[in-house]
Amino acid sequence: MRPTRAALELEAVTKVYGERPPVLALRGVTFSVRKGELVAIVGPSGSGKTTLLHVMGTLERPTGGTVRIDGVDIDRLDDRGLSALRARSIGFVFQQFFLAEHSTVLDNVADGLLYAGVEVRERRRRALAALERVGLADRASARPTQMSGGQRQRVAIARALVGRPAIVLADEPTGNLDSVTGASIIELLHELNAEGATIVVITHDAELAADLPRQVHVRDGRIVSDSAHDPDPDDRATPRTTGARVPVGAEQEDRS
Ligand SMILES: Nc1ncnc2c1ncn2[C@@H]1O[C@H](COP(=O)(O)OP(=O)(O)OP(=O)(O)O)[C@@H](O)[C@H]1O
Repeated sequence: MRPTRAALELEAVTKVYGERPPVLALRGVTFSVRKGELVAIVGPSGSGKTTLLHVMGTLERPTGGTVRIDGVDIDRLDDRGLSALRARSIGFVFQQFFLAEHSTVLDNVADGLLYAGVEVRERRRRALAALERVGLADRASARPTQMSGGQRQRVAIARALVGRPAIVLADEPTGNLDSVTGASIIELLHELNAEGATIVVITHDAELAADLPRQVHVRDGRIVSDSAHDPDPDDRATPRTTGARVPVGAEQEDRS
């Protein structure tokens, strides 16, 4: 693994769905997220945000270009290796929370370590610490059904963080919440970021994005602006957009 300060790097990433006609969901995306950043990726419906999240999260392989997670080129990994990298390096937070309703809050969070080779007592100990970070240690034995939407999202965030991943990807994390509760979740993401977590938030909400330190705007499968000024000259993959196009009819084979 080469030394890197980037948690995530994309170089000229393309994603094409289907053939007749091909849909160019990502048209050459180059940017990186450094360790310790809090970044919003913002764009209208259909601009490619979810596709970008799936590619950044290694849930889908790109059609072309390079994706590196914590310095590892995912092209070098088979599907098993990719699953292991994902379990180790990426935490996910979704709009719909995706909690197991029949399990306790503690077990929901501890399950975030299920594939990390950590024994059950240690999983629960770390889960309790993660619940403390999100202000819910006193609700560890509750069930998600007994909690509000904002509390459920806090549980989901604790689960995403419990393995101390290189990067947390949050997909519309406030989408199911009222504006006050949503604001408290954004505040929590700020706090966790201040403690060192690297977080990327996907959102269609420009107002929400404006509250975060860096905004990357996506439109028609391309980055159209990136508020990151001051790129570090030592950092080879500076966070900048490319205009690389995939010509229609000349797409590479979809590797996914
Ligand atoms: N599995 C798929 N097969 C074919 N086309 C797809 C697929 N997934 C996404 N697309 C297309 O790719 C483009 C980008 O979609 P994507 O879901 O990434 O956008 P988005 O910005 O997340 O939109 P939204 O905010 O509405 O979720 C759209 O034109 C969409 O129709």
